[in-house]
Amino acid sequence: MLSRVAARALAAPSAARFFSASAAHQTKVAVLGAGGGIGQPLSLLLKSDPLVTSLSLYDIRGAPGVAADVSHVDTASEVKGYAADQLDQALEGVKVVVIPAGVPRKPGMTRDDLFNTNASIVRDLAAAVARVSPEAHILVISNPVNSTVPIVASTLEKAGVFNPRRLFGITTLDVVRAARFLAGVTGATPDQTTVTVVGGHSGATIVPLLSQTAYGKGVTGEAYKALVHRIQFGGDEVVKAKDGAGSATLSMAYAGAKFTNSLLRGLNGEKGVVTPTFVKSPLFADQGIDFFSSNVELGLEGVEKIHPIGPLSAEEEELMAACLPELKKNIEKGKAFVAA
Ligand SMILES: NC(=O)C1=CN([C@@H]2O[C@H](COP(=O)(O)OP(=O)(O)OC[C@H]3O[C@@H](n4cnc5c(N)ncnc54)[C@H](O)[C@@H]3O)[C@@H](O)[C@H]2O)C=CC1
Ligand SMILES: O=C([O-])CC(=O)C(=O)O
Repeated sequence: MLSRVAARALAAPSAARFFSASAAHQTKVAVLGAGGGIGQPLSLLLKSDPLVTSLSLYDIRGAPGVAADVSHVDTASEVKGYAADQLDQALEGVKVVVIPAGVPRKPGMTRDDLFNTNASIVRDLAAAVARVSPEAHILVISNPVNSTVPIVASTLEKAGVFNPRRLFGITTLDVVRAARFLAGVTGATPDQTTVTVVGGHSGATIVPLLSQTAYGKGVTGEAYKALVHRIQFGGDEVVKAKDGAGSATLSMAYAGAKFTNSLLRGLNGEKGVVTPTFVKSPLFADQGIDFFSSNVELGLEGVEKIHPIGPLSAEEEELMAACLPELKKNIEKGKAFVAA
């Protein structure tokens, strides 16, 4: 005879079974910067993710309000908001910390222009994670990602708790844009036009490997150049259209939630979860570039395997040649900030 619990589980619709299975993993996720343009929709999307069992929302302003609002959504997870002086409480027991805290660009600015403000914000948040939840996986959205990820790494290193398998720069928006824009020029659907995007997350450091995809191979000449430019400068397109009101927030929240879900699936033991992300990487370390985004398999401990970039076309070799020196400078700037 079936126990009452087993009978109820079998009778439940599949989504309900999924919820109860995932609840066993107790995955607490924190968003630092939850009151902002990205933080708010990201918190909503994470509330909708059945792999998130508890959501901890922190900001220097507005997080308790966002938490009260999002907490009414009828999914199983618990939500709690924390005020400016409650960072340590917000980080207690968290498995994953997503960081979209910091200022966004205005027209005419580069991501690097955000360094002076965002470097110290990210460093201080990383120091708190090192102190309160040193085992947590840290997902960095705050720009300039090419520098903020090395800042987090160096801060954790200083505290003696850096584990390179648990630190990720979120470059998913570049992957999302590449699939969407390639679909747009080929008439295919975005699920058919997945593109591996490697390098970093700013202008020339964003390198889409279109030659490795069936649809991308067919885009040549001026259309190829225009497509690459649009993928590399998609962020500027949004900054310009928002005209002083900030940069991408909604598409970034989508990309952030998508990457978080991929990581949680890997942490829960799902095999074959592979996506580009900016991590401590051996791929170009011999050239002094020790962070790089390439396809990464996500597993029980975070980074499971860093994939090589694979064969490049002549145009992609040129893109890589432009990417690497700039990326190196950005990484060194981040490290120097923490060392100073
Ligand atoms: N990785 C990527 O692909 C992308 C990154 N970004 C970056 O994300 C960052 C956030 O962008 P938005 O949400 O549009 O900005 P926003 O200004 O709307 O929100 C930022 C939030 O961070 C909070 N904040 C500031 N200092 C903090 C601290 N010490 N602790 C906790 N919270 C703090 C602010 O109070 C604010 O609520 C920017 O640096 C932006 O450039 C934006 C789009 C894409
Ligand atoms: O462009 C920006 O400043 C925000 C960003 O990183 C993006 O949209 O890719």
